[in-house]
Amino acid sequence: MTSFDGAARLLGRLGRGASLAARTALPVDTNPVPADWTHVTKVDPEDAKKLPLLYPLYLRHTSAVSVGGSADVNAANTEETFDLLGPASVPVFHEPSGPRHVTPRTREQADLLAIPEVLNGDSESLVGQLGEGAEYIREEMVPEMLRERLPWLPAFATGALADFATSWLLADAVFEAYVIQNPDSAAAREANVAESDLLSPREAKQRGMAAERHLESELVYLEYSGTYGGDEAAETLDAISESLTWSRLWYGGGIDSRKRAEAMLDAGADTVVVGDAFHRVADEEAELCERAADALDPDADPSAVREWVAENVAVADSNAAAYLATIPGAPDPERLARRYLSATVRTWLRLRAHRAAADDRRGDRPDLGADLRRALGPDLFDGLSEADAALVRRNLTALLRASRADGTDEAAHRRDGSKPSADEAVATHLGLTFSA
Ligand SMILES: CC(C)=CCC/C(C)=C/CC/C(C)=C/CC/C(C)=C/COP(=O)(O)OP(=O)(O)O
Ligand SMILES: O=P(O)(O)OC[C@@H](O)CO
Repeated sequence: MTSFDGAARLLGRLGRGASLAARTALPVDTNPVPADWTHVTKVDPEDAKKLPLLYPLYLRHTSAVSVGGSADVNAANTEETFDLLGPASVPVFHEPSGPRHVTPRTREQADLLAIPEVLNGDSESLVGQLGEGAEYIREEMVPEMLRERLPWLPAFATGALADFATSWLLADAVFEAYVIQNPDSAAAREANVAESDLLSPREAKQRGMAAERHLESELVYLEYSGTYGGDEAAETLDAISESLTWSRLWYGGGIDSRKRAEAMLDAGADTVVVGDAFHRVADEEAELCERAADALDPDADPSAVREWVAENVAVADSNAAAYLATIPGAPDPERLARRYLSATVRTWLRLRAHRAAADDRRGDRPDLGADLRRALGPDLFDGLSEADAALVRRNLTALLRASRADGTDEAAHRRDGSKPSADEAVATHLGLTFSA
């Protein structure tokens, strides 16, 4: 050992000491996951899970969006989901359930990379996938990026840079230590969690402590995916929260009301994660808009649409109101839901008519800009606040531009070499299409 090695080791120890002091004793918060995120919406890129047409309105009340899911997720539908969320103005992080869901594009677009490590699954789900991911990043993803961006770099420098970039990517990621308590979920199947692996509150607390103090996981995640954990989950959250000092504690599973969200937050969760209740908004509006198309004129004014919604939709029992009620800070979810559902019906009727007219004129060099301005005219979002109207207009304009960008650079980024239209991506992920 040279004296340089010794000095470097001493520096390393001092750095670790300072970091531990900051975590445990000093009045500073070094966890990169914000403490004030109380509500996270999980958007699943799986094609069967749809987004509401005016999703930026719903998402503007959540603290952050997580992109990820366990079934039928791949790099292409993950990249498409990030493209759609780009203009939605909310922090978006990526939670891959497989190493190859991480690509240069998702790294560019995600505010955070959050890597699951399952504390009560098999070793494949704790370290196997992580090893596969590290190999893929070091030997494929980073060298490919370097070849593209710095083609003149000599081979020896490529190796050293790939080593550094891989370690940096992992050091910069946050780790989510999962305790999966619903053996019937896709997450449990993915991580080989069986009935016999479910943990008592005390065992969950002990593994949470190992996650914080040994694995240095920024997050401990109590996961009941698809089902509500109730009193058992509350007892477990109470036990885990009492032992964590630095890691955040998240709860996910079956949250579909204010009462359930508050119960888990009161039990000790820092954040509740909501997945299915958000996607159910899209399923509901598809059916609602079909009914509206039979009953209303495409140019129906805002008051006519509001009246139709009031007479035909039980807003208090709607999926839109249920999702909004899960967000602790969202004021009057029922009133918001009524406003958003009316705006959705009106927007869809207008865009549908706009698309039909544009299709009729194909070959007449249609002026997309003028069409959009007409379709998204100043009166379209009467009933929404100015900020909401501006957000939705910006988002829809971006979507429609992308949907018309067939064959251009905007559509050419698809990874499999094919060039399906951006139209297809929009149609796949939204519950409603614009075609008549
Ligand atoms: C290092 C790199 C680039 C990647 C690592 C990739 C890793 C480690 C992936 C972990 C894969 C794994 C063990 C997934 C377990 C499943 C899990 C915890 C999924 C999260 O739950 P959701 O997917 O949201 O649940 P549902 O789909 O059931 O709602
Ligand atoms: O879909 P739900 O049941 O809301 O669960 C959310 C999340 O915990 C899934 O990973």
